[in-house]
Amino acid sequence: MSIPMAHPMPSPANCSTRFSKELKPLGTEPASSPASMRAFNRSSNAGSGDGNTTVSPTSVIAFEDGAGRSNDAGEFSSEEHSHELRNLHGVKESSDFNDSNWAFTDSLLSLDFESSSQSSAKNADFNDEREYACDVKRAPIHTFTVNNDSDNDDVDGDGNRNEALVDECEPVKPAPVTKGNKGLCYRCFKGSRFTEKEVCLVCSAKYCGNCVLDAMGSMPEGRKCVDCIGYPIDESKRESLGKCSRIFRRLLNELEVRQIMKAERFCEVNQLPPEYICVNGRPLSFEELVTLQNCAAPPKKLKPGSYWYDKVSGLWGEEGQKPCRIISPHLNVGGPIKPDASNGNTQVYINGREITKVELRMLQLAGVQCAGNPHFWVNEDGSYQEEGQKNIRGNIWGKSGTKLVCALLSLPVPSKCSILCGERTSSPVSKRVPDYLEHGIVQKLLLVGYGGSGTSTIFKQAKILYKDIPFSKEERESIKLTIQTNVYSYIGLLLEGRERFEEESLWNMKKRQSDVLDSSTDWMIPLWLTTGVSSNNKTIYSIGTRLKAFSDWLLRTMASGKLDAIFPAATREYAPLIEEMWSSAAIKATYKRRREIEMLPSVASYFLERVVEILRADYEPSDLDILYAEGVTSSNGLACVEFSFPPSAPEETVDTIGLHDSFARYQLITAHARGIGENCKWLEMLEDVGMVVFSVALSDYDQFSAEGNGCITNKMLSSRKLFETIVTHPTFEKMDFLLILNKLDQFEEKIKQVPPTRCEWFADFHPVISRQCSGNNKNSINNNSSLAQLASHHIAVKFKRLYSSITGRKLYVSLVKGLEPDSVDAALKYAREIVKWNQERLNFSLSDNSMYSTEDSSFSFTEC
Ligand SMILES: Nc1nc2c(ncn2[C@@H]2O[C@H](COP(=O)(O)OP(=O)(O)OP(=O)(O)O)[C@@H](O)[C@H]2O)c(=O)[nH]1
Ligand SMILES: [Mg+2]
Repeated sequence: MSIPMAHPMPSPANCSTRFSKELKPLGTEPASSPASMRAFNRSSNAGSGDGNTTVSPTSVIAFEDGAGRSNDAGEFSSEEHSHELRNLHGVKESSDFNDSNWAFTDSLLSLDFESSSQSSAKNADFNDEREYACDVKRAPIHTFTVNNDSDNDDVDGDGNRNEALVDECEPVKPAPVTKGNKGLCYRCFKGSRFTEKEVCLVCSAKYCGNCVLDAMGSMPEGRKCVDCIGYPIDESKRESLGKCSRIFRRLLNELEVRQIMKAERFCEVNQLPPEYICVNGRPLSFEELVTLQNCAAPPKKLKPGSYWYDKVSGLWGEEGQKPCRIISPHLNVGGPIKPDASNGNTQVYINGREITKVELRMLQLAGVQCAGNPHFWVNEDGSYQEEGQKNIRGNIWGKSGTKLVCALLSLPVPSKCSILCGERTSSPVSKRVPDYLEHGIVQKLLLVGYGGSGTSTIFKQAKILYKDIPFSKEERESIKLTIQTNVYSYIGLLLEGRERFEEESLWNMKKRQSDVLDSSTDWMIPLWLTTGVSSNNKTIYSIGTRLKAFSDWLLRTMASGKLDAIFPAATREYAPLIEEMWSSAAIKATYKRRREIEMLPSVASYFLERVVEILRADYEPSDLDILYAEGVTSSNGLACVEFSFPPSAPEETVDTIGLHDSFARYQLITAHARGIGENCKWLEMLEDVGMVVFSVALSDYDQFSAEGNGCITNKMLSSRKLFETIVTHPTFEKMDFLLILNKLDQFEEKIKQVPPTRCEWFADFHPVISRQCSGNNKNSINNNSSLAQLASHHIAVKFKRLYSSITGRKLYVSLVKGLEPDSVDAALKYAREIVKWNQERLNFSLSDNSMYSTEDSSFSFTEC
């Protein structure tokens, strides 16, 4: 169904003599502005004369085809008529035609005028009379007929006009009058097609600079001839509403121009008639048009026409065409969508509409499975499911490359407003992630690493960084117990260390004693000065009897694996003893040699410093405590956190893409290295992981641990072995990898004392450090950090080469300090970018070598 245009042709049957000439008030707005007159052109009588029937297309066509361009009665040829009108116009212009300031206008549209004929042609398409007949308002008629014919029925015997009859008749829009060649001014009939002119928005009459102000008067409705005031504009000119021409700028001052343009845009009669917009086969009511135009994401530059609208997804398009825009969803406008709304022939349906080929292509590129002619249910957020099924299958907009694909295929993407401001959606400011995205598809990032590399720390950082409530009450309660248990185990490790160091000292003492006894020269020096052992067999690692008893009991309990049994009841009871132990000289001396206590983590002191507070029953761990706490995440199975990256800029300034990124969902899944064996069952379950984030502790280069086979192996080499296992695993064959070189802070410290060559893999690390940089000058810290930079770069290259030799692809690397939130944030955002690039690369089959070089030199470190 097509939509009628603003220039309907009056039915010739009606436009007989009594409509041959009309009078209108001159230069003023009609008393009651006939905004509703815009409906007139659809309700002109088609021969019935009742004034309420709709335009008869046949009569329109008959008129158009009418030879001689005359009306049915044949009383006027258009030429004769025009001629007469011109004369009358002349009378009007000389202001001596009548006493009431009335002017004649042409009632019959001259076919000399392009606009008239065009609109007639469009009107000929208008053949669905029934749909329009019901809601047409009868316009108050402000035109009056002056009929010179003596037998005119509209004038009674006294010469008075028959108002009743006139009111039944439909008004006819004025048509311009001109003579001679095209390009002449319609008023002075001078000039050429090159003369600058202003055009009437209603009848398209063109006036030169000398005539335009006279012809248009005070312009209460903008650029219209005075005769056209009160008439709706020619819809083909809607886009020029409010856009001032050069000629006006020259003739009027700025304020006048502004007022006229404002009137033009906002006066009632110039508004788009709602019934000219047909949505899903139904013309809109006034309320519906208001809803449509005032929603958060309205259709831009709405023109009369027929459109389809998918209320669920917000997709909007011209009838029979692919979607051109995503507007606010759930607007109560138009009828229900029809399957053939966009003329699709793909047998794939979205919300009941058969989609077009180009949409199908987009879905395929977005990774949506379209085999088997599926019927999808797509929500406004892009999440989709098959009709009749409960589970969300994915999110069209969740895939980073989809927007780019849409841009290339000229398909719309959700605007910021359509995402945020559907009638049912809530404010994005109030909640970091809107509800409707909770169920959308997520990009999965698998975080793995060798034991102690910091995966749990990074995982917890993600929770703290991106979740409003990172840990529930129950989680905190259980973490509290974990921290308290950890404190006991740290003390236990220290006590073990103390015992060892004490024994060593005593053994050294005995050895020394025997050496001293053997020597005849040193007999004068007191023993304790040479051995660190006092004369009563006490060393700096020795503790008093009470603490010793407690130490023995604690170590026995730990050795028997019954430490858990003393919690939580004994927690408070032993706290003072633990505190006393921690502050004792023996433990202090032991802690100084913590490097020799293998299992003792660096965070032990963080907790031991606050041991009394931590062991209290009412202790509530802070986020930092939880971050530092070991054993918080599941140690054997999988742990998962789902989040969105919060927008980096204020909401107002976020562009569509940035905003969408901020709502994209990610899932960080962490799995313990122990779970990743050859027979690991769950690895296959991670096939849809977007990328693998592999964590390596830089500081592991001088650390050793016992492998499963009992071999003591350098931890860096163990890390490398695990890395190779994961990279070569079929599940992760085609995935991108981000290597997190973690514990950079520890590495920077350690490298001051232990060279990276301690690990055989880095035996070829021979940095050239300038003499200026070496030595213990005041720049030594910078030197150490630059040495750390060189060394970390060297380690990164090792991993990159290894990865490239296995996969032929580039390994992304990020240097991280796991205990610093900003550092982890940067690394995870880097992972997000890689997932996006990867998606785009897949979509457009870009070769690795073009954008994603595997060169060692193309480092992609993120800042720490
Ligand atoms: N100094 C420092 N310590 C870190 C860093 N990352 C993690 N740690 C500490 O290293 C220890 C081990 O970290 P986790 O996150 O538990 O390591 P993991 O990979 O989960 O270890 P397992 O689960 O035992 O295999 C913890 O004490 C962390 O606090 C870091 O960047 N710098
Ligand atoms: Mg862990």
